[in-house]
Amino acid sequence: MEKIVVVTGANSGIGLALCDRLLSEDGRLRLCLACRNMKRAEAARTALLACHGDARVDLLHLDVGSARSVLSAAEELKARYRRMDFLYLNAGIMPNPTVDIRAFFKGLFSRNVVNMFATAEGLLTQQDQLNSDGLQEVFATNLFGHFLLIRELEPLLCQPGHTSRLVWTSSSNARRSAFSIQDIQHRRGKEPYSSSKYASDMLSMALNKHKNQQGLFSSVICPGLVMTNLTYGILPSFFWTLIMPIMWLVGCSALYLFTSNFNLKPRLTTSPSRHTDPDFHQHFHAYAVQRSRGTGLYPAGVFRVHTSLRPGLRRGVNTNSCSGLSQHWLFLQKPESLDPRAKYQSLTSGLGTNYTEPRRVSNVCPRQILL
Ligand SMILES: NC(=O)C1=CN([C@@H]2O[C@H](COP(=O)(O)OP(=O)(O)OC[C@H]3O[C@@H](n4cnc5c(N)ncnc54)[C@H](OP(=O)(O)O)[C@@H]3O)[C@@H](O)[C@H]2O)C=CC1
Ligand SMILES: CC(C)=CCC[C@@H](C)[C@H]1CC[C@H]2C3=C(CC[C@]12C)[C@@]1(C)CCC(=O)C[C@@H]1CC3
Repeated sequence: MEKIVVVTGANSGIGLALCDRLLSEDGRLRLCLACRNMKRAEAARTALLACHGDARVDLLHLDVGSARSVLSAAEELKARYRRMDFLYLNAGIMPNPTVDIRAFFKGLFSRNVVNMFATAEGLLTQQDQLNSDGLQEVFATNLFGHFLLIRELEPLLCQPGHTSRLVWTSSSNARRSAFSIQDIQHRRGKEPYSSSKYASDMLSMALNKHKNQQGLFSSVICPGLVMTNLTYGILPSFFWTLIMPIMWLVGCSALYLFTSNFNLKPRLTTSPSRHTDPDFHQHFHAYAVQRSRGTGLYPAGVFRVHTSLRPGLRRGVNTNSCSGLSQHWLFLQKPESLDPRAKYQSLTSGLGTNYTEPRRVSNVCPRQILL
């Protein structure tokens, strides 16, 4: 039976890489790219079809940050499909990020340095704003829109005798201390991204508690640090190139021997693309660097330097880290074998091999959320 898979935020970065990986895995897949910008979605579809000629790739307009758009996208999905096997809740934003340079240098010489690089704790703040629904944009996009979509799609996701899967793209930046039940949308704080990702971890657990018996299973993944439009929004690409040696040094530090949560997978594009369409360049060069060979997905002139850093051991050059996406790993697992309270992390071994490992979600979840 063909699997029906929907990916939100599929037109670039991790979402697009996931689509490519899934199509390589299963030729009979029916894939739906749910994106807010149809021009970019169309370009992503064209790029995917250039690699997977006979694939079935549908497009759907979905702005997860708008309740109205979510409701109409859900109606459209119910009209198109009779069930849904996988729903990847991947779209996400980190608006106006600021790196605290002082905290960075302070952290660099502290015992917390590895944790700082792995989780960005204390380093990163964002400036949020209200969206047209009157909600905080970060929570609306990273959490509420996806939750509304799940609720609206229950007729497709909770079918008798059939299991369906939800996979949230969370983050190592998710932190309980950034979340407050008194300020659910993080209106008053400066870390809405961290807070929204923690809330999605909690929501996934709550969904497991309430929906597993109806055949709906939810998992959370953490992709590590991946060079995409989101990370290029934090620092420009030349800056990333500059700080790579620091990251490498941190990785090599002895501290790593005593910690197990440090995982950086920097993927860099070092030379400017000669591609003439700026939109194409913006949305494809981050993805193109993840492809191992010059396939149709490469914009002409894009240079790939793709390094996997496994600190403490050696610098492994891995040309296709996409194969290590934990979203893809989850696609291959039986839902009954998964831990409903785990966060599945993409990791890279000292020899450069990608693998996925479950970790307990940070701290015990607040009872209020799970009830
Ligand atoms: N890169 C990293 O190191 C990490 C990323 N993540 C998470 O991975 C996910 C993917 O991000 P990444 O690939 O890095 O970054 P990208 O910016 O490349 O991808 C984000 C995707 O989400 C889409 N999107 C944003 N807002 C909306 C919206 N309102 N409605 C529909 N789609 C939307 C974007 O579309 P558009 O092109 O229109 O903006 C884009 O396709 C995010 O949830 C992010 O938080 C987690 C940990 C680390
Ligand atoms: C010289 C200088 C100012 C260096 C700053 C390094 C930081 C920009 C990075 C160190 C750890 C990174 C990190 C992320 C962003 C960039 C860093 C803060 C993420 C928050 C990106 C999105 C995620 O979901 C998790 C990442 C954790 C690590």
